[in-house]
Amino acid sequence: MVAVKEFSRPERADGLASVLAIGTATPPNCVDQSTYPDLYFRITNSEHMVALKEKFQRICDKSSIKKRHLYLTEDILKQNPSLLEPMASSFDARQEILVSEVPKLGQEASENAISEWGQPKSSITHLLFCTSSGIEMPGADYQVARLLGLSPSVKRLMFYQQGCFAGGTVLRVAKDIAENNKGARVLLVCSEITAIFYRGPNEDYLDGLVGMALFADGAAAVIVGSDPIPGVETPSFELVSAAQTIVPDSHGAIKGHVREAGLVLHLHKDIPGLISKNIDKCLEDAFRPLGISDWNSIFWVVHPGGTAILDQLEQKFSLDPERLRPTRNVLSEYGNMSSVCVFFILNEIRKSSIKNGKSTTGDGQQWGVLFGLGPGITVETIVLKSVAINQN
Ligand SMILES: CC(=O)CC(=O)SCCNC(=O)CCNC(=O)[C@H](O)C(C)(C)COP(=O)(O)OP(=O)(O)OC[C@H]1O[C@@H](n2cnc3c(N)ncnc32)[C@H](O)[C@@H]1OP(=O)(O)O
Repeated sequence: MVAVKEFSRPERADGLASVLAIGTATPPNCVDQSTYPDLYFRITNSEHMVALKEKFQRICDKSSIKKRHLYLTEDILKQNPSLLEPMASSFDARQEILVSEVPKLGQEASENAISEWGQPKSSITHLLFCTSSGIEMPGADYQVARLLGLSPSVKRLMFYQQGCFAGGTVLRVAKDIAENNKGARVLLVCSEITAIFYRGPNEDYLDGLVGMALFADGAAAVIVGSDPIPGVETPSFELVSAAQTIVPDSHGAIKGHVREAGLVLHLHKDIPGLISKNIDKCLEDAFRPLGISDWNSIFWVVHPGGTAILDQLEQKFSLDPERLRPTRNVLSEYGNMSSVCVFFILNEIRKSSIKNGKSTTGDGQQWGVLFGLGPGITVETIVLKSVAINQN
């Protein structure tokens, strides 16, 4: 009989996990935020709700969002009238869309990441898939593995219903896997489509109206691995440390209930205040080991839940406007894509660093922070180290 001790533990990697490639995707349908109130109230047959439409216009105007990509076009909505009602039983119609579209959008982002990485799909050892947009069995992880043609032995993990902080969660778990399994190459995929909570306006559900003004669709995929192969793999950020915490006294501030009417999100008015009041501890705990306390000396990647959250953080830490520029650009160009946003921001930072002749992938800074923010209120804090850019 073979003794259990014959099965040795996986060998650990030598170095920290790094981001080896990033891919993104959005659905083709794009809405202009300045005229979206007209479109939204017309499609949902709600033009008689004049005061509510004016309020929605104010929220859209103040959102700092220019445009958003949404899978749901006017035609698709006409074919799914239950999605237009404020609280109609509509879960089946939503699922019908999401079960196929969420993996497909994730596939597109993954193909882009794999193409940048330049390695065969057979080198992917682990797959993490994250979405709050619909549920299925087997999950979206299984679907995307099939669509991509990954090995049947790829080790999968599915993250459902985590909300907006989960970009940080999957990165944290990918780091653990990559550092504890020598040679592991983790494909992490976040894919979000707002068809899970799209609905007509309702005077008794004003935080729902805020959600309709801010949220958007998109997908991101990232390859994470330790000990990059020299001359073959090109790391852009090292994942130095990762932590998760629940903000004190924030119970119920962000929550979502899965009902026959789809996902019913609740956003407390004081979310920006609760986050800004408590996030300094996350930052201090993360950077104390590095002896860093000048928050303008690091690059920032913040889940852009809403512009008020960014305004309060900027004020609290006396940040130079440049620090949140990539985060604000992503909010402006794409809206709040939930778990996906932080990867669009990472992508933007490394690309603009190269374009602007900076010395590192972190906008010329060596160290950076990535904040995932979402239900709980939960904060994921990842410390990043940028990579030198050879401008020759
Ligand atoms: C789901 C997840 O897992 C993670 C997430 O990302 S959760 C989403 C987190 N984001 C938020 O909660 C949004 C944060 N808020 C904001 O960014 C801004 O407040 C905003 C863009 C919504 C509005 O901008 P502002 O500069 O604050 O404008 P302000 O004039 O105060 O508000 C505009 C209107 O929105 C209303 N409003 C703002 N937040 C609201 C809320 N949570 N619920 C209901 N109404 C709200 C205000 O009452 C105001 O209404 P009136 O014009 O009728 O007075």
